[in-house]
Amino acid sequence: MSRESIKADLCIIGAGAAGLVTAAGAAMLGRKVVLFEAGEMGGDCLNFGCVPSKAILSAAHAAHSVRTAAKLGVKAGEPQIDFAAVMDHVRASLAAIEPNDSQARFEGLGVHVIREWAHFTSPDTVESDSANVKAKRFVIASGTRARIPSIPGLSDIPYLTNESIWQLDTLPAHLFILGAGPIGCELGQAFARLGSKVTIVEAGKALGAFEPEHVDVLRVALAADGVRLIEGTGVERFSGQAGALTAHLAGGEMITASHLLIAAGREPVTGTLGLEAAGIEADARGIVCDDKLRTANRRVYAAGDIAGKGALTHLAGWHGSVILRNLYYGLPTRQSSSPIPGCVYTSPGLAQIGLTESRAREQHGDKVSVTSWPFADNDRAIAEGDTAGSIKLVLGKGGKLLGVHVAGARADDIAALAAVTMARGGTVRDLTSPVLAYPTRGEAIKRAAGKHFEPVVFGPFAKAWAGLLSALH
Ligand SMILES: Cc1cc2nc3c(=O)[nH]c(=O)nc-3n(C[C@H](O)[C@H](O)[C@H](O)COP(=O)(O)OP(=O)(O)OC[C@H]3O[C@@H](n4cnc5c(N)ncnc54)[C@H](O)[C@@H]3O)c2cc1C
Ligand SMILES: NC(=O)c1ccc[n+]([C@@H]2O[C@H](COP(=O)([O-])OP(=O)(O)OC[C@H]3O[C@@H](n4cnc5c(N)ncnc54)[C@H](O)[C@@H]3O)[C@@H](O)[C@H]2O)c1
Repeated sequence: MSRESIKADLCIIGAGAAGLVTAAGAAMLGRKVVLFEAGEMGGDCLNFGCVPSKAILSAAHAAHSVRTAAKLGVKAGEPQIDFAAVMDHVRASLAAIEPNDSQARFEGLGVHVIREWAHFTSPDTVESDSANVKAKRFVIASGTRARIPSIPGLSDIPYLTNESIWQLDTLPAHLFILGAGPIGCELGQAFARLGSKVTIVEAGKALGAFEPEHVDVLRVALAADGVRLIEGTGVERFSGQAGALTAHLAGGEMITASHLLIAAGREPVTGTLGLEAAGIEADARGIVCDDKLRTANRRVYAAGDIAGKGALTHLAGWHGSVILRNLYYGLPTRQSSSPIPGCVYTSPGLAQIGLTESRAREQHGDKVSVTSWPFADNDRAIAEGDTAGSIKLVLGKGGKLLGVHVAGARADDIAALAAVTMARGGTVRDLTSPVLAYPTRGEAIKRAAGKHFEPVVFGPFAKAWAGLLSALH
């Protein structure tokens, strides 16, 4: 087959968050951009990840509000779940956001979009069925997919992943989830609140990257939702057939469920890329690249999940910005130069930026201190009848903010306040100075920061000084 020969400034493989941000920015700077996408425009986040999972969680949280409204004096009874309508809401959410990521929008920006698999054939050439692209620079933004562990029997039975679960048209009677990371916990709570029986089996600890006491707050909520979370146990083998799938746990217990979701981590999508032809290395995390996202082939950058530096949409977008800054603004920028928040959109939610307390102590020793504030002592949380969780600040030398952690309702939005402060290299003092509206959950961050200064602000010296000033007035 003859291929169209194209010369470009920038050739991007993958139209997920990383590829799209890079493509849009470069095109808006007048660069000639070619963008390859073999699957859906928008990648995982729009089609199989953030958007559908947050949409189904919204329905689940609504069901929970109805179920628990009686505690506020509103008696509604058990909610009626119309699962088909819930999935309609999920699809409508995707459809509403889809134009932002669409081929038409990117073509409107001047990007040459090719909906085919692409691979390197030489250090400066990428090829697909219909095109041969020579470019000055390349960005690999090919993302990750669900990692399927090699457990005996698994390949013989039907299982769901984050891609296929959105095809369900009836609510699973019993959803068995392998893995209690963000995907397992979010979808576990969502399906439980919509009426499925849910069992999650986790080989290690649930949400191992988050503050342990904050994960405890979520464990309590999941248990109240009816989720059975089994930690520190693997599955030795699977057996059964569609509708009756049995997990044989390491401890000997057997659990039979109607559906199985594999949420046991991600693996990089590198197999189709022809990396060898371009002199690029990959390992189990993704494409090997430096802090400016450059690979061993200086023409080629990696961005997003495939860069092996974390799997979050806002990180993927940031990677796009880093590449644009370095390539087209001449602003040397490292991807590690900005703290990256991570949130789990369960209820209570979890949010964190920077180091956990234990990581901070490993890195900064006895210079680390911690201050916190519980939502049980936050007027808004009390008024809402939802006081679970707390805010914890991990501080280094001079009160520098090393980590901010939130468990509780709207943890994600509260963390935004900390993200702004930390991005400017802020200290705990910066969190005490702004006047925040009352009554808001965000005030808890200021109270936690204020608590740190209490021994000084209301200490013996301050008391003596106040006494002196008041005697003079
Ligand atoms: C269930 C779930 C929920 C999530 N929720 C959140 C969340 O709430 N917040 C958050 O920040 N993150 C979330 N994430 C993570 C987020 O989805 C990813 O970090 C993000 O999608 C990564 O974007 P990306 O551009 O690196 O890759 P992707 O979105 O995976 O896009 C890569 C694209 O490259 C294409 N591609 C691959 N190889 C080729 C090739 N050779 N030729 C042509 N095209 C190719 C693929 O088809 C794909 O469309 C979630 C993920 C999942 C699975
Ligand atoms: N709210 C969000 O921002 C959000 C939501 C979902 C996903 N994501 C992103 O997607 C990534 C992938 O999510 P994930 O939850 O699949 O991955 P993960 O790697 O975070 O968690 C997977 C969990 O599965 C466990 N596990 C692995 N193999 C197992 C086995 N054989 N048996 C039992 N347990 C096993 C691991 O110990 C781990 O706790 C996340 O790291 C995150 O970056 C983000």
